[in-house]
Amino acid sequence: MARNDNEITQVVARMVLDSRGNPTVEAEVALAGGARGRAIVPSGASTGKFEAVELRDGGPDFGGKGVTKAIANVNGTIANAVIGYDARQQRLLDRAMIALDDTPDKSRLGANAMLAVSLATARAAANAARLPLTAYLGGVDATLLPIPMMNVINGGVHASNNLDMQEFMLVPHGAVSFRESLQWGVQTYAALKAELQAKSLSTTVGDEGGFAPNLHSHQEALELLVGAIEKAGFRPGIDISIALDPASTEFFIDGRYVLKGEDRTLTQEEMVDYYAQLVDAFPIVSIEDPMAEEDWAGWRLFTERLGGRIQVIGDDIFVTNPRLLERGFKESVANSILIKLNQIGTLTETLETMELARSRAYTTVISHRSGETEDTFIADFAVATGAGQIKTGAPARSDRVAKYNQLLRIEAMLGEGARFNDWVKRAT
Ligand SMILES: O=C(O)[C@@H](CO)OP(=O)(O)O
Ligand SMILES: [Mg+2]
Repeated sequence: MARNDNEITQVVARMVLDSRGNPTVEAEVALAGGARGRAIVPSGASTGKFEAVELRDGGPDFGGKGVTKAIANVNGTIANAVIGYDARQQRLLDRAMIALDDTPDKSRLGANAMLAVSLATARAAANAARLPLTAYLGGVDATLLPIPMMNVINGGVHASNNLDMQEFMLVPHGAVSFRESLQWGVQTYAALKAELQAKSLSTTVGDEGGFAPNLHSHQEALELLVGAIEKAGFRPGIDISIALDPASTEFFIDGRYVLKGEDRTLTQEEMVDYYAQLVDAFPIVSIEDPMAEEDWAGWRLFTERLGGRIQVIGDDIFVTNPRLLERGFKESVANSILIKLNQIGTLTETLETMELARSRAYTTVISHRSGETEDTFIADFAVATGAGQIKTGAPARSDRVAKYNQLLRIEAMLGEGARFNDWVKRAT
C-alpha cells in the first residue's frame, strides 16, 4: 500500500510559558512525509464560567498553575488515539479527541491539551500541502483582512489600576487596508502615551499592552481616547471609533453592577442607562460583555436598547459554545460573538460555532486571550474564516505584535487580492 504522507506518526507536548509567565501547553505533530506542525495554547484571566476546562495541576509546580497533567494527556492518551490519522481529516481527529474525553466540558483530557493537538495538526497538514496556513484553512476565498480592535487602555483584572471596565479599544475602520489601520492605531497609541505623560499619569501597561493609568471615571478614559485620536490627526467616529469590553461579570456582585472606581452601585436598568449615555457621548461602535454572563435579563434589556445602534458582542455569555449561542438567538441577546478557540477546545467546534453565528447574521470577532504567546494561529484564522474583525491587544508587547505582524505578512502576500473589512461603513 502506498504510504500516506499525511499520516500522523508522532504527537508530543511540552511546557512553555505564556506572557504572564504561566506555564502553558505546546504540542508538535509530525507526519509520515516529514511535515511538522506546532501550536501553543493561550490562557485567559477573566474567563467565562462555562468555558471548556483548562487543566491545571494545583500542585506546588509554578504556584499551582502547572500543566503536567495536560502534557501527559497529550503524550499518552491523545497520542495513542490519533497516531495513524490523516492530518487533513481535522473533523475526524477532533471528534476522536472529543469522544476520548467524553465529558461536556473537556475536563478529563483538558481543553488546553486537546486544542494544542487540534491546531498543531492543522499546521502540519498545511505544511505537508505546502500551503500558508491561511490558504490551507480558508482556500481561495481567504482574502478578507480583519479590522483590528486595539486595546490601548487596560483595566479590570488585566491591570492593577482603578478602572472597572477591562478594555478600551481603538477601531481604525476608516482605513483602506489592514496596514493603514494598524498604522493609525499605532499613531494614536503614541499620542495617547504623550497625553498621559503630559498629565503626569502612569504609562505602565496592563496584560494586553494597553496603558493602565488611575483615572477618575470611565468617562475620563473615553475623553483621553478621543483626545488621542484627534491629536494623532484622525477624526473620531469617522476614521477611528471606540470599542469597549467591560467584562462586566467581574464587577457583577449580588445582582448589582459595582463600579468601585466611580463609587457607584447600579441595577441592571441603571447599568444599561449608563452605557446608553456613553454611546450618546462618545464614538462607540461596539461593546462586548456589557452585562454579566448569567444576567440574561440584563442582556435582553441591553440588546433591546442598543442592539440597533452598535455591535453587541457576547464573550463570557457564549464562550464560543453553539448551545449558548442558540440560547442567545432565542432570547434576542447580542448581535455578535467573540471567538476564542480555547473556550471550546477544538478547531472543528470553533468553525461550527462561527457557521452558526453567520446563519443568523451575528458578526464574529476572533480574539486572543490575556495570557498569550508568540503563536500567531489566530491571525491566519481570522483571514481564513473571513471574520472581518480581530481583537489582539495594543501594538506593544511581542505576544500581541506577533499577530499584527503575521497579518501584515498575509496582506503583503495577497497583494492586490487583499480586501479590508468595511462593516462600520456598511452599518451606518
Ligand atoms: O475578556 C476578554 O475578552 C479576554 C481577551 O481580551 O480576556 P481574558 O483572556 O482574560 O478572558
Ligand atoms: Mg471579553
